[in-house]
Amino acid sequence: MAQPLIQVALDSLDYQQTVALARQAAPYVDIIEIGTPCLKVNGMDLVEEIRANHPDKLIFVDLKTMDAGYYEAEPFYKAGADICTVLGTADLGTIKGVVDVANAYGKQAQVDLINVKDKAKRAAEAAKIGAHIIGIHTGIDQQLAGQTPFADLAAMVALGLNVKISVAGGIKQSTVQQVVKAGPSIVVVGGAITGSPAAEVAAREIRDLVASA
Ligand SMILES: O=C(CO)[C@H](O)[C@H](O)COP(=O)(O)O
Repeated sequence: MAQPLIQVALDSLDYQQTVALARQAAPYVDIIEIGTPCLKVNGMDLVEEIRANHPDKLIFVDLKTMDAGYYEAEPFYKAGADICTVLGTADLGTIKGVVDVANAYGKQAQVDLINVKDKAKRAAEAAKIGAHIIGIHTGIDQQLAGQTPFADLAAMVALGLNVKISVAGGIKQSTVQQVVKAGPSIVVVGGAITGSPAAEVAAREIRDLVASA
């Protein structure tokens, strides 16, 4: 089984803390995500700084776009984003807009299936219009309600769509190996790294667990 890419999700609202966390995690991850809360507060300046600081990493901008896909995502691909997200609950035209602008820049678009009721149907529709990555995602509030992404991940992998699958939602050291064995292309870890008193140690632990799964 191919080893998945590791993505660290940076959801802090603090600009300098995010820059520091990116530096601590970078040696152990493949993708650096500027999370939605972080992006909304800190904006394009932070995207540009993370891009400049980490030329060897993929930069993921969690836009969670809901409308005007091409228009909203283009500035971020122009600024160096490798992957931007569009919500799976958005209109298919919006999803296609982000796919089209990603292709225009030679980059990737991820469709986040957070809160999508019929995930199989929307994933198939997104794959048909060229989505590069399907995101299985249990959001922060859903986690607080006791939800996890594991069953949705297994069902999505079983569909066998010709599209990469990313999984996010409270993944941590005690669960990451079971996630890897389910076969995603990308494993996203946020709080288990950024909420650790030693983010660099937590990131290394995740990397080692993924490698030995
Ligand atoms: O997109 C997000 C929340 O909307 C988070 O970045 C994602 O859930 C990963 O963080 P965690 O591992 O803490 O769940």
